[in-house]
Amino acid sequence: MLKKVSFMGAGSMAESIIAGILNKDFLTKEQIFVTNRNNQERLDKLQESYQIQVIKDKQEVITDADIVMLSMKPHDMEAAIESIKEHIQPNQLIVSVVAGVSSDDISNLFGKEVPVIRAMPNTSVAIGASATAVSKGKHATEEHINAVIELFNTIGTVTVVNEADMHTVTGISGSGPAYIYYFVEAMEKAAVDAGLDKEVAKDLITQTVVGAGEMLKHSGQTAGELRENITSPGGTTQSGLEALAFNDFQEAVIECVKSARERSIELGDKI
Ligand SMILES: NC(=O)C1=CN([C@@H]2O[C@H](COP(=O)(O)OP(=O)(O)OC[C@H]3O[C@@H](n4cnc5c(N)ncnc54)[C@H](O)[C@@H]3O)[C@@H](O)[C@H]2O)C=CC1
Ligand SMILES: O=C(O)[C@@H]1CCC=N1
Repeated sequence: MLKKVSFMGAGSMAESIIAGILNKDFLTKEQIFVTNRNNQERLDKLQESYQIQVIKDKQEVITDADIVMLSMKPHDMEAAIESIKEHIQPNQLIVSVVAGVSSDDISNLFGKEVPVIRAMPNTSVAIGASATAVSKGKHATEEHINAVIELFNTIGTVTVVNEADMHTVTGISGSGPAYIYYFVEAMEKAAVDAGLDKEVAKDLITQTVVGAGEMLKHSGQTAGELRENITSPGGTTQSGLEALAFNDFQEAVIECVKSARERSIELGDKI
C-alpha cells in the first residue's frame, strides 16, 4: 500500500501522471509530493490545479516516500540525483520515466544498489489511457515491479518488457502520440485547404482516429486486414493510399521510429 509518492520534476509528464492518478483516486492529493529544479511559479500552478503537496526542499520531498519518481529530462538527471542521493533509504523505490537512461546508470548515479524500475508512459496517462511499458532493474524485486504495475494500471495499460527493449518502446509508444497528432494536423490542413470548416474537420478526424483505435483494439483483425476492408478496388482509399506510398509514407514512419529509438540510445549514452 503506497503512502507517499514523490515526483522529482514537475513538467508535462509529471503533471499528466498526477492528473491521471488523482482522477482515478489511486492516491489522494495529500499523498503526492512534487518538486522541480527552481520554478516556484510552476509549483504554485500545480498546487492550485491539483492541491498536491508542492515543496521546494528536495530532501523534504523524498523523505519517507515509498516511490521517488524521476521525471526530469535526461540531461538534468545527474544534478537531480546528486541533490537527493545522500537521503535515499534502502526501502525506497526509484521509478524513472526518463527516456534512454538505464537502471544501472541510475543506480550508479545514486552510488548505491537502489531498486530501480523504469516506466515509459505517454501523455495519455492524463485521461487514463496510456500505453505504459515497465522494466525491472537488477536491484528491484517482483514486489517493486508489481507496485509500479498497479500504479500505471490505473491510468492505462501496462506491459512488462526487457530493459533492452525500452529504447524501441520509447520510439513507438512514448513518443507515439506525437506522431498521431502530427498526422492529424496534416489531415486537418488538407481538409481546411479543401474548404471544410476547421471545427468540422477536427471533429470528423478525431472520431476517425478514436474509431480506428477502437477497431484495432476490439475487432480481432490486424491493421492490414482493417485497411484492406476499407480499400475498394479503384476507389478513394486506394487512391489516397497510393499517394501515401508514392510519397514514401511507410519509409518515413520506419525512419521516424528508428530515429527516435537511436535518440533514446544517445540520451542514455550521455550519462
Ligand atoms: N513528455 C512526454 O510525453 C514523455 C516524457 N517522458 C520523460 O519524462 C521526462 C520529463 O519530461 P517532460 O515532463 O516532458 O519534461 P519537462 O521539461 O516538461 O519537465 C522537466 C521537469 O524536471 C525538472 N527538473 C530539472 N532539473 C531538476 C532537478 N535537478 N531536480 C528536480 N527537478 C528538476 C524541471 O524543473 C521540470 O519541472 C523526460 O525524461 C522524458 O524523457 C517519458 C514519456 C513521455
Ligand atoms: O521526447 C522525449 O524525449 C520524451 C520521451 C518519450 C516522449 N517524450
